[in-house]
Amino acid sequence: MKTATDGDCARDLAANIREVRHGGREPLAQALAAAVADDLRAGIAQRGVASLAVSGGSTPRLFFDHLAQEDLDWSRVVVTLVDERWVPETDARSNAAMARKALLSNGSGRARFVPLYDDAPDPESALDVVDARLDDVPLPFDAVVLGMGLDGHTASFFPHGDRLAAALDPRGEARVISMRAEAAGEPRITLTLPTLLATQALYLHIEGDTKAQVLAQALAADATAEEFPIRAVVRYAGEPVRLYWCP
Ligand SMILES: O=C1O[C@H](COP(=O)(O)O)[C@@H](O)[C@H](O)[C@H]1O
Repeated sequence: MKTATDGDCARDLAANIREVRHGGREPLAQALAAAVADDLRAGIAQRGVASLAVSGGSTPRLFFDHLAQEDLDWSRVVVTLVDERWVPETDARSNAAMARKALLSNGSGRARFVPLYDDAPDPESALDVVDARLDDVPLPFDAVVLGMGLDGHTASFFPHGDRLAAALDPRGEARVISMRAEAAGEPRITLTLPTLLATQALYLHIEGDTKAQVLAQALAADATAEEFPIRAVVRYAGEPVRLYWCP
């Protein structure tokens, strides 16, 4: 597996991050929402439509609350997820259910949502169906907002995941891939690294000292993307990753 330590040991990965720091979760979420809303407005101005890929988990909820209140032409916005847990939307762990509830409400409910879950027994058998849905998402994205778990996973790029090498292949052609890993809980489906990097603006939204320490570990010279998949994102991002962080 090609990792960020192969052939680029001398490169300071931290230099490929631009940090925006706020004192708490609320101002951080507000600032991120304002920045992403500006990206979407710029996308609409340039090509008539805009696209956004968001993360699941718990961190984005406050950001979604703020973004949903942004005044923009939501009917011209397509929203999808960076990854999904292979559970139906009736399940409390569904990233789609969380995004629909917190982000796609009121005016923002006019956005078109493209889910990554399909009513199939496993993600492996639904890859073609989900990939075809991405034909309706204007690419490159105007904004991609990643999160990160305490194990250094981002999207569903889990440490030692069964399809991790393929998902992180910067030259890979697949847009979407399945993922199974011990830490993942349920099987996953995820946009691949090149798909996520095809964006005008790439954000990493994390909170707390512990996640900041994990990120620092991930970027250390002796770390690998197999142990800390977030490393590959920073390594291959064409422009500095916009890190939105608060203590
Ligand atoms: O399982 C997931 O976890 C990560 C991190 O979530 P958080 O709860 O620590 O914010 C998330 O970015 C990813 O989209 C999700 O599927």
